[in-house]
Amino acid sequence: MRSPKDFFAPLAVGAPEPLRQIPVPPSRMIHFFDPSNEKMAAKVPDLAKKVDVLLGNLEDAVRADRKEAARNGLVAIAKATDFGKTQLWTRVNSLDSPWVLDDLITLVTEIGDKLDVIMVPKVEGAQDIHYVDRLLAQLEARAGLTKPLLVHAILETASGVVNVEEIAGASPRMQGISLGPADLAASRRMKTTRVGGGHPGYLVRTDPTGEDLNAGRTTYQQDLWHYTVARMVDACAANGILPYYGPFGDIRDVVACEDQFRNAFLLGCVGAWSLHPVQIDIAKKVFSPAPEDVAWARRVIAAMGDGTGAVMIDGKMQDDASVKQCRVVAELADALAADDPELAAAYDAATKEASA
Ligand SMILES: CC(C)(COP(=O)(O)OP(=O)(O)OC[C@H]1O[C@@H](n2cnc3c(N)ncnc32)[C@H](O)[C@@H]1OP(=O)(O)O)[C@@H](O)C(=O)NCCC(=O)NCCSC(=O)C[C@H](O)C(=O)O
Ligand SMILES: [Mg+2]
Repeated sequence: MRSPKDFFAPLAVGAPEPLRQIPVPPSRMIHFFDPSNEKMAAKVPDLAKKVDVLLGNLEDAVRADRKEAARNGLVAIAKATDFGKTQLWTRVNSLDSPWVLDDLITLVTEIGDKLDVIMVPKVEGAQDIHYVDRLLAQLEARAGLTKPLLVHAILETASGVVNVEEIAGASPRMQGISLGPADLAASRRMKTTRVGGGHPGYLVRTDPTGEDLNAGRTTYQQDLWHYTVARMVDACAANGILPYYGPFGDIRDVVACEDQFRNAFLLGCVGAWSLHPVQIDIAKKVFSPAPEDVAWARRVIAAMGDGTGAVMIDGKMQDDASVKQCRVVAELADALAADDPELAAAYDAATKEASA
């Protein structure tokens, strides 16, 4: 580990100064596309107008014989596209793969000025982040970059979960962490065969009401990911970085996708991955606070004055702690509304109605 005094020192001569605060532009959906897929690539200019983050995926879901095409495709797309305020991220191949070194060298050298965040899969501990951290510093210095690239880790191995706190604090480049439920399930030897979401067999059942063990007993499906998401959120919040739910693989099941995303939102995540265009609007809806919640939050903040003491609003006690929660919602709403006139109008209309 670096000493606290050196934490913010560049790791290579000529590399840009690390940031002291992670920037928090909207990142409600990290939209995955395969840069070697011509149909997907053709949609990038339009998608860039709709999504918060576009991610050129080089890892899983890209066939081994398409890895170079995906890498070169991303370089070409990044050079040709004006992304406006939309962030461009990439997911490189895993650190033990034959492709990752060329991924990093090529991307930083060719399009390091266009990339915001590099997502690193299958991170097991701080040592993986330290390796990427130093290599990026060397490559940034060589490419003459002035803005440091940020790093996002995927939490998708049992070791990664055990070490999530040290991963979150391993480098000033750490921007955030996403849950990778599919690889994590395999790593843990879970008996699921899905990409995220629940499982009907993971449930609790009410007690028997009589001799018949099958009669009148209700079952409730449980959330397989609750523990890991909560742990990831704490690790991120404690280190000033951002937590995300990852993929929901049942593209047709837009209802359960929305539920999974909302659970993550309520627990503290700022966004999720969209794997298909149909998931973009789900993430946008879920990870933008609801207008009625924003109206309520603004009402509590107004009633609480300097934020201390206790007041009653509609029969509910509000105090220093509830106003802090309301500020989280109201500040997120203001940040999102600043770039979205439609959302701003919906928030203002709900606020007006609530105070009428
Ligand atoms: C899941 C898909 C393979 C489905 O693709 P397809 O069968 O082509 O779907 P559709 O026919 O419904 O597509 C309609 C049109 O939309 C385009 N399309 C589809 N997906 C995307 C996209 N992500 N971005 C842009 N455009 C997209 C299609 O090309 C069709 O176009 P057209 O014919 O012109 O109308 C596919 O969606 C897909 O591959 N998605 C990305 C998958 C992915 O990235 N997977 C990796 C992330 S999840 C993961 O890695 C697990 C994680 O790490 C963990 O461990 O948990
Ligand atoms: Mg994975």
